[in-house]
Amino acid sequence: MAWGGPGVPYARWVTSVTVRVPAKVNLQLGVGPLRDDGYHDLVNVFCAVSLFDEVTAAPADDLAVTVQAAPDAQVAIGGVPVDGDNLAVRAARLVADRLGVRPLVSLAIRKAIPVAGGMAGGSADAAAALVACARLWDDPAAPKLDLDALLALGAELGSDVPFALLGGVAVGLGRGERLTPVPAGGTFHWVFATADGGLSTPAVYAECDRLRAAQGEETPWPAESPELMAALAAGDARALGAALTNDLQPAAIMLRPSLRRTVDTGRDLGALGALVSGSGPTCAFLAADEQHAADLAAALAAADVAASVVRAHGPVPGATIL
Ligand SMILES: C[C@](O)(CO)[C@H](O)COP(=O)(O)OP(=O)(O)OC[C@H]1O[C@@H](n2ccc(N)nc2=O)[C@H](O)[C@@H]1O
Ligand SMILES: Nc1ncnc2c1ncn2[C@@H]1O[C@H](COP(=O)(O)OP(=O)(O)OP(=O)(O)O)[C@@H](O)[C@H]1O
Repeated sequence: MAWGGPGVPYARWVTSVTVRVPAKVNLQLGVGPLRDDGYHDLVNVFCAVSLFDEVTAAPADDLAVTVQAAPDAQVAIGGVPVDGDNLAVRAARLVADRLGVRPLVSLAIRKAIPVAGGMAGGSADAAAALVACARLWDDPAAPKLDLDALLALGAELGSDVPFALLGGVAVGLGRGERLTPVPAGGTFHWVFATADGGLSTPAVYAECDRLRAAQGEETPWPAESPELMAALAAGDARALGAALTNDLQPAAIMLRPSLRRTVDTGRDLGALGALVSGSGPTCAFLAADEQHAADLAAALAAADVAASVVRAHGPVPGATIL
């Protein structure tokens, strides 16, 4: 089908586009000192895991968004904005702006990623909307928005958004947006314990700064963990479990003390690694294999330390058109 020419959106020929996008877990979250711009320099080793949101974009007379929980997903969607604050809506506006078209699109979001849970659900939806709207409005014969352009737009929306486009495993430097993909030598099996109510990412970073200031020590510059990289390359779950770190964990636990019991319970039940995911409050537990993950998930659910318990594996690809 021919492109419609300047000002005529490609959407004229496309009825809808659905993009599937994964959650992330941070294998290493090394947090450097507070920068002048309010962000922290990071060594952020991301892994995309098989908990997926879906965003369907369809041409419309206006810009609109709907949000629902995915079937079988126990996601509380109450905290997700259904106006211009939704990150997917902001992404659609950004794409339209760059392509010089009007953002006439309806976005239907189906969420399986916990909201404000430290698994980058909002960022994932933003990445999905970038891909979907570019597919609707860009010229397929001569796209203006290639992957590099989408990564740059993603970084304008949030530090975690570029990774949701890439998926797999990647090291994020700067705010976490400067990505280098890292090959992984196998698939890792995870159990995630969600919590009732989210944690605010800025509040967790601020608490991290406060705790560090109270200790009175200078914040060391974070460095990539060689043990973690070797474990990833080898696909060695046991070594990976021992190498997982999250500099935000003490702050997340300070703000939500019950997380300590959740992390400890998972470790006591035999997880190879146990930590708060990103800014929390979701906790992540690494299992040896799929069967171990099933056993661990059942034991964690029985221990009653989480709102819900879900299993996922990774790495998986980033935002993908279905
Ligand atoms: C905790 C992580 O999820 C780990 O991947 C990310 O660092 C957070 O990424 P995000 O949610 O995309 O965060 P952004 O929307 O970019 O920033 C929200 C707020 O988090 C804090 N923030 C974020 C990233 C960063 N490198 N340093 C920060 O201090 C800042 O207060 C910022 O205003
Ligand atoms: N599409 C969206 N899905 C979820 N939250 C959204 C969305 N758009 C905007 N938000 C807002 O962003 C806040 C953080 O949500 P999100 O699920 O991205 O948190 P998170 O997983 O902790 O993020 P991160 O791991 O990137 O710090 C929510 O409380 C909500 O107000």
